[in-house]
Amino acid sequence: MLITRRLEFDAGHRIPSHNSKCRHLHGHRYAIEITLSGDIITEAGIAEQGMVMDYSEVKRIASTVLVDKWDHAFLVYSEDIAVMQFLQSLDDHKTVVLDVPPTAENLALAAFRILDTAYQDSYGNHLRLEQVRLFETPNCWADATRGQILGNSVL
Ligand SMILES: Nc1nc2c(c(=O)[nH]1)N=C([C@H](O)[C@H](O)COP(=O)(O)OP(=O)(O)OP(=O)(O)O)CN2
Ligand SMILES: [Zn+2]
Repeated sequence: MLITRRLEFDAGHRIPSHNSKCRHLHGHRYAIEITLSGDIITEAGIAEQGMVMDYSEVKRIASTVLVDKWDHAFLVYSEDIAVMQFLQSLDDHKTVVLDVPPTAENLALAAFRILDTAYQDSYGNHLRLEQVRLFETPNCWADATRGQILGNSVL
């Protein structure tokens, strides 16, 4: 069984080497859809009976390890020296430094790696992260899936 929880957050970024408008500082209302697989919990009487994981727990974990850190942050490539220096000049600015440019693809992969360690099979129902879908705009998104990531040995 697969379940999916969607969360949204706002962040700034730029793609410094882009040949068009995306090299300018700008922001997005990002959305992230987290898909987990697992067996339905059948233990009678417990709060999670009939669920793979409580959606509120899916949200709580994602918020703690990822979304609260990226929300209203500037997502910057560590090699983007001009913007790195600018952000460091600002007092107490919320900045997330990435070792790759903050494209939808790279953000989906980074999110998958962070979330994969956070979702634990605490009910013995084989819970695991299967996919992170990262929307940069309502029309553009990237999928980081377990099969593709393991196939490329980049998990
Ligand atoms: N494969 C990728 N292509 C682009 C990415 C990306 O992350 N992966 N990112 C960008 C820019 O960040 C840009 O903000 C988004 O580009 P674009 O789709 O052109 O955005 P619009 O606001 O014009 O979207 P509309 O739906 O056309 O309004 C570029 N490419
Ligand atoms: Zn953008």
